[in-house]
Amino acid sequence: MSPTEPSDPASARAEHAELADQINDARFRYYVLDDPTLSDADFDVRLRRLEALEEAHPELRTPDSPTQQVGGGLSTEFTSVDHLERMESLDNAFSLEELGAWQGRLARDGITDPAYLCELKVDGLAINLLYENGKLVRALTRGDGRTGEDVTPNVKTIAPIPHALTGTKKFPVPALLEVRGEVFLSAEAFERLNASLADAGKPLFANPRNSAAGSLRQKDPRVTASRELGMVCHGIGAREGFEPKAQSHAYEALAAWGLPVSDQVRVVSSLAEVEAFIAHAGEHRHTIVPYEIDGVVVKVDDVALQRRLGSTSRAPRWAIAFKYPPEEVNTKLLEIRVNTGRTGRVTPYGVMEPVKVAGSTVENATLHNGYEVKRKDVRPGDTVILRKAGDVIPEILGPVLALRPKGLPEWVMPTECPSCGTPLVEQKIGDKDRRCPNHEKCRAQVTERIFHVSSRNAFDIEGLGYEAAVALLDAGVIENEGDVFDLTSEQLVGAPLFTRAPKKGEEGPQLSANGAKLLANLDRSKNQPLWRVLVALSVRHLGPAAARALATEFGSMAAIREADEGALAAAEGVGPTIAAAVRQWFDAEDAGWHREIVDKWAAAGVRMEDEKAEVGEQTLAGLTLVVTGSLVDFSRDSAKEAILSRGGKASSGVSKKTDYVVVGENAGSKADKAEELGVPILDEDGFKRLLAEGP
Ligand SMILES: NC(=O)c1ccc[n+]([C@@H]2O[C@H](COP(=O)([O-])OP(=O)(O)OC[C@H]3O[C@@H](n4cnc5c(N)ncnc54)[C@H](O)[C@@H]3O)[C@@H](O)[C@H]2O)c1
Ligand SMILES: [Zn+2]
Repeated sequence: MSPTEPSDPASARAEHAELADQINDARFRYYVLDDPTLSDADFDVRLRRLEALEEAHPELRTPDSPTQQVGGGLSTEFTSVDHLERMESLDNAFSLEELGAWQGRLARDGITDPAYLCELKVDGLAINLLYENGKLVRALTRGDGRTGEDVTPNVKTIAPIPHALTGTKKFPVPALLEVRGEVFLSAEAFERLNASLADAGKPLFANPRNSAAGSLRQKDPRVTASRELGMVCHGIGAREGFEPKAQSHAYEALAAWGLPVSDQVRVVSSLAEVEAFIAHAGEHRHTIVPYEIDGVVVKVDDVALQRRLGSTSRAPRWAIAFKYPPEEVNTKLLEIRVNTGRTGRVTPYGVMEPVKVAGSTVENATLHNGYEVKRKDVRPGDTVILRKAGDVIPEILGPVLALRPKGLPEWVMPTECPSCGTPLVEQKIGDKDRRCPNHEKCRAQVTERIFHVSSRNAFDIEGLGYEAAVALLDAGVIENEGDVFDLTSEQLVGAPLFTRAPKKGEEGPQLSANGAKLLANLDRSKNQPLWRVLVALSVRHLGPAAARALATEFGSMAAIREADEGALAAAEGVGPTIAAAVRQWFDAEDAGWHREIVDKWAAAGVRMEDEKAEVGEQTLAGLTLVVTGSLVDFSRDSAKEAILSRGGKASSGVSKKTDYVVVGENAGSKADKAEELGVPILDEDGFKRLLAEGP
């Protein structure tokens, strides 16, 4: 939607009418059906646009415009009852500038630097509780702000909502009180609910907010009771016998009466502190409270000032909701593609119209396997709900069924490898993954394995990334990972990625600086410890921990090759699954090429046994160490290696079970924690002494 305003009134009117229809329809689906087709972000954009149109053309701002209204319609399932005092919505700020503009408006009303109350914006649904002489007599949804739906029997099943208030000396129970708050479902309860709905073969809820609304607005209160709803108070309405001077005082009283009040409420005295609160809550958005929040609400704390500021047609002037960037958006699923991974697993992933979500632009998201695509029933051409929370991998939650074009065909998982065309297999019955069995030659698998050889937990070779793997295979200078340590400068000159144009006097393309660096890095890597060589082989299930255990136990590749399954499994932390996978990798009938890789690497000079010192004296047997900060003679990895090779455990968190904390330059909170717990602290010299001599 373009933010530019159409200048002529006729097109403004037409756009306004269309948007108003869309918004009214969206509100009905959201508030009454609990089944929205627009994402909140898309909804907010439309409402904003409508506001902008009315700003430019005030005649469009009629009383029935969606900008003048709160919430949505009322369902006929419930009795409609008027609120004693109107329930309002909140104005939004989507940036710190907009927050500053709000402060500017306060200042224009003569209110500078008031006490601001900051609290979390709970992503649930609003509820109005009426207490008469301390008894809960009625509970209404917000409805259109004047009239709500009577959901009293349902609300009475919500555990944290008291049926009777307990008065105290300081806070006697008032004769009448409307308490406003938010009903929500915690993230965990939401997961549990969706899991049990899935078991029962019922449709799932798209997010905790919709599930809370759906759970509260049930005909049968027993269903509501089973849903683990929570509630947090964020305001009061009509009252008799209770006149708090500040919003924060009201919360104090509510808490004393036994009502749920958030412990994340702060009163601050400057906009800078408000911004700090917003930043902090944003950073800890998913951990600060067990339920979802979508922003921070900032309120003028003083009730007299609140009165003076009053309200617009739909929201108080004394409060504003700062909204975080959306974590759920709708976008079009253009295509489902499949990709063959290192072990041959074929994974479908969605290609979408690029959208901004949680601060970054997302275009692809994994769909895990064919069963997952079927379970979610997403089809190319669908509008899908895409979720990305913080640093978490983006996920396609599901389609918006109401927007599915007629006759959209189901997507079918391919039966052949997209890379090499080999028919895919399911390893065992009930396996959700399909694999390409052409491990030796499948181009996709070979590329991924070469990339893996260079990865951090394997040989850790700089300059041999995915792009380099592709370039080397394309140039035909290697066939698979077995060849990488044999690479010569003559061969590299055959791969354009590693060449530069000839200078005067030179003939033909020359090895580039990158090419030379790769050769040097490869050479250096030949001396890596045995466990890294093992990891580089891409044996299923064999990760760094088990590889270290095998290296410590057997000391050489030859010994591991010879050991029987029982002996392998007996190494600490290895076990039967990994042992079987290792034996299988060496011995399978069609695994001659596996052994060839090991032989080629050995012939190229890759070290296939650990030096004695490395499996040497177990000076740290039974001890747990934490290394924090940077050391001079050790990298993170080499410090860890030094500890492990001496029989110690390297841990990342300091606890009472930690025996020593090694503290380097710029150590952070772990050093403080060690001090707090009385764990002995070593500097680098102390660490070296401990490695050599033990405790
Ligand atoms: N996806 C859709 O189709 C669709 C349709 C309608 C509305 N919506 C979404 O609903 C929201 C708009 O609805 P709205 O009018 O309820 O406005 P709002 O959610 O932006 O803000 C007002 C509401 O916030 C709640 N709230 C939560 N924490 C609060 C706190 N600490 N203090 C005070 N109030 C708090 C209150 O219930 C209040 O009514 C938007 O997020 C919008 O995107 C989406
Ligand atoms: Zn293949």
